[in-house]
Amino acid sequence: MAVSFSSMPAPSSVFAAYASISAFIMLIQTMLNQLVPRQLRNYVLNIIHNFFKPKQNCSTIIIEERDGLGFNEIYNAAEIYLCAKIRPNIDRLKISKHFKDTAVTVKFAQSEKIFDSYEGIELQWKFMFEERKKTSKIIDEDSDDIILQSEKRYFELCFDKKDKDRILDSYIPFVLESSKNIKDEKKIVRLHTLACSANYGSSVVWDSINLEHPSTFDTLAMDLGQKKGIIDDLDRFVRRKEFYRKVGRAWKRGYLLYGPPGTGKSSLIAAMANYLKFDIYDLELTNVKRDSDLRKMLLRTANRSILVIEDIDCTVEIPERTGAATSGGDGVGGQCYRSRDQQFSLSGLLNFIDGLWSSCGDERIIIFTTNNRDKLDPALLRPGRMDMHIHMSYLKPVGFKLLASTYLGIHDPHPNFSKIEDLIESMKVTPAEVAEELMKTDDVDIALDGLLNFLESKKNVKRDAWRDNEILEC
Ligand SMILES: Nc1ncnc2c1ncn2[C@@H]1O[C@H](COP(=O)(O)OP(=O)(O)OP(=O)(O)O)[C@@H](O)[C@H]1O
Ligand SMILES: [Mg+2]
Repeated sequence: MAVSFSSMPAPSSVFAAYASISAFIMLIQTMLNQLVPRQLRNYVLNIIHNFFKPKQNCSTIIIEERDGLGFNEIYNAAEIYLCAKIRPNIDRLKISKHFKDTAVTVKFAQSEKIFDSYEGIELQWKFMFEERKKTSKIIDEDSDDIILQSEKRYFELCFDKKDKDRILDSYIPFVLESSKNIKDEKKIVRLHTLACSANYGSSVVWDSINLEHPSTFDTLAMDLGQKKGIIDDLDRFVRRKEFYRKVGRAWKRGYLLYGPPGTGKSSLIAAMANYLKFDIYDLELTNVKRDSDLRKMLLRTANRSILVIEDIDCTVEIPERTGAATSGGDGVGGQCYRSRDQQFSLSGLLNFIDGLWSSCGDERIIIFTTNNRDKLDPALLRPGRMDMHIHMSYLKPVGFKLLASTYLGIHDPHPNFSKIEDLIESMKVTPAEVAEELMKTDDVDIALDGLLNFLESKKNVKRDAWRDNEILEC
């Protein structure tokens, strides 16, 4: 852990003292701000600070940005945690914005101090940096970019000596946890897709963009009990790190989403990603040539992510079963799946996902989708392979009410509601079809009349087709 201690003559009850005199200093500061130039103002304020500083020992922890060649997690956590504590009374700040970010990042300037309190302990953080003699190269862990660094950055954390154990055992873990929560809140979910790259010898690489899919559990029309079941399952999964470790299982969860087109399988995946703030890796199997490519791509996926294989029954063409083509331990070894002119085995995919891949990372979710569960290879359906099978079905009246409130803002029953609900109950209509009708106009009456017409004519078409069949059979 890149933490070092130093002891120096400094205030022990400095923070209590600061608290009581801070109002006084702020008053003087306000007066000085208006009357005195900045440099003179700082000089006067320093004198006042030093005058009031009780002269006792305190402990100081040094938290450097780098720990040898790697980054220091505590430094990053402290930076995130303290940035969230920036108040308007801080004089000097640095701002920056990475081109991928949507918001401006605010950081501290040299020697800037931040006061914090934790369970009755008063603490003082100070941001410092020193010029290095030599510029060093480091790799940014988030973007893989090479960064040239010419300064040594660190935080000094100062507190009363008697609280040292509580700071190390309790406060530092608290800062780590808080920063993780702040990071999660701010995180922009990204969608990674496979792309061919000339720079990498035409092999496939992950390319990513921000996931702009607005689907959330609030906008998803589905059975309420089923929806709650999924949310509870996700919550249980993310908080069970210790459980998975204790029982010796990889921390991963698999979902199979099945149902007709337009019932919300892809929308549910986006809702899950937005809910958990997990990135999505969309594994388009037709872009993969060999088992080895597949493994490489899977190993390049990050933790806390959702690996998605959509339409598992049709993205891979099932040619004749070739028996000797591959080997595998779950009864699908002989079945070869061909992706265009190349081939890889389903067993290769499943064994790798269950074995090495999932044990290499944490908090992995894998989702397969299909329109037709009956067409799936039994290897995908065997117990233990997918933890939860989720049936996305045709629209029900409760789902219709949710769509009406999301698309048209109607919360109270409308005169057309009961006719529409009766029709929906008596036929197979997908949420996508109804959503499309509701989107046609802003006018509530026109939209609901349109939907009513659509449902009635759909029902008549069905009835006519059924009658024609009867006549043909006669
Ligand atoms: N359950 C739903 N709740 C809310 N909107 C839905 C739902 N299902 C579908 N929609 C709407 O229909 C559109 C298409 O749905 P989606 O792509 O999620 O269906 P799908 O089941 O993945 O279909 P496919 O099997 O063709 O991939 C969505 O963008 C959304 O607007
Ligand atoms: Mg889909």
